Amino acid sequence: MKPVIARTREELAAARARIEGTLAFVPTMGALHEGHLSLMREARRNADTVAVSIFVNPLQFGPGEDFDRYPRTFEADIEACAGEGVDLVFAPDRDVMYPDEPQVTIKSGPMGEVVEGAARPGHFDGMLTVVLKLLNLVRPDVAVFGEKDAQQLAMIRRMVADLNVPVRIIGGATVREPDGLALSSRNRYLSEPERRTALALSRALRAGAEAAADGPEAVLGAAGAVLDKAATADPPLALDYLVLVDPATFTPAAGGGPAVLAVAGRVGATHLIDNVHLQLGKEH
Ligand SMILES: Nc1ncnc2c1ncn2[C@@H]1O[C@H](COP(=O)(O)OP(=O)(O)OP(=O)(O)O)[C@@H](O)[C@H]1O
Ligand SMILES: CC(C)(CO)[C@@H](O)C(=O)[O-]
Ligand code: BAL
Repeated sequence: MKPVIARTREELAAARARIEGTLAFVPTMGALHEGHLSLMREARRNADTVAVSIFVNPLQFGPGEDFDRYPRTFEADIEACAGEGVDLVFAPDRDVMYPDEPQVTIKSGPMGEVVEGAARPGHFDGMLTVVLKLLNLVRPDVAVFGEKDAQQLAMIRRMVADLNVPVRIIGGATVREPDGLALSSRNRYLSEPERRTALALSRALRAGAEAAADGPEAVLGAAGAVLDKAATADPPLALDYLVLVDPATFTPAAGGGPAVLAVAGRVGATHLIDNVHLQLGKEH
């Protein structure tokens, strides 16, 4: 069955009022792929009713980024939601989310200025602002976000804790292509040679994870070697960052314990990110 589609806040409020039991919510920017679908299944396991939003949020794109050309595949997205038994899709226009130029917005703080936040200044302020607005409009019990965007997930957890937002946040595992490439709506920008170069991101993470027992330097060394090679490939990978960080704060990981190895780079004009969770051995 097709989901109910709400385009306006009034339509959403009416649909929300009809929902009984618990509600799980999956915010997206559309161009849905198997990664999004896995989050919808996780949502279904955690609540009676599932809502998805589709909104390409202008606030989280910087000048010169791909807001205008971001893939918009609404009809296929609705089919995909129907296939997963999604009950409600909120698909607002820009004017619905931002009827006026917003004056009060979320400031993402120090975590929003490092790693991906340093590569995309202002990105996390815009992302958190729209996520809080969506949570306020949809009022879910549970919201599901992908671990592929690990810093985004950490920042949303932090916002929910700091601002006492009444929702439970769940992370969904990263879905990959058989060859390791993390699914991303932006993968469709890649030509075949670009895609081959992009594979270095996940390959570097695997190499780093295999060295985890030997500590941070070994992890960064192993991953860095793969990325150095990709920097001279044709087309080349332009590395934005390779970092080993604390999963909750995105500050540099200390000696032993859980860590996230996160990488981002550009192939052609396409910005791609990926990460892996690992358990660091003690530093010797
Ligand atoms: N491969 C994936 N596995 C699991 N979740 C994913 C994957 N890719 C994206 N997600 C999650 O889907 C949600 C919506 O993300 P979004 O619509 O930006 O998709 P995306 O593929 O990450 O797009 P982009 O190319 O813009 O990064 C986010 O919570 C994101 O972390
Ligand atoms: C969470 C989100 C839907 C907010 O626009 C976006 O950042 C995304 O798709 O990951
Ligand atoms: N996947 C996170 C949304 C963005 O890249 O803007």
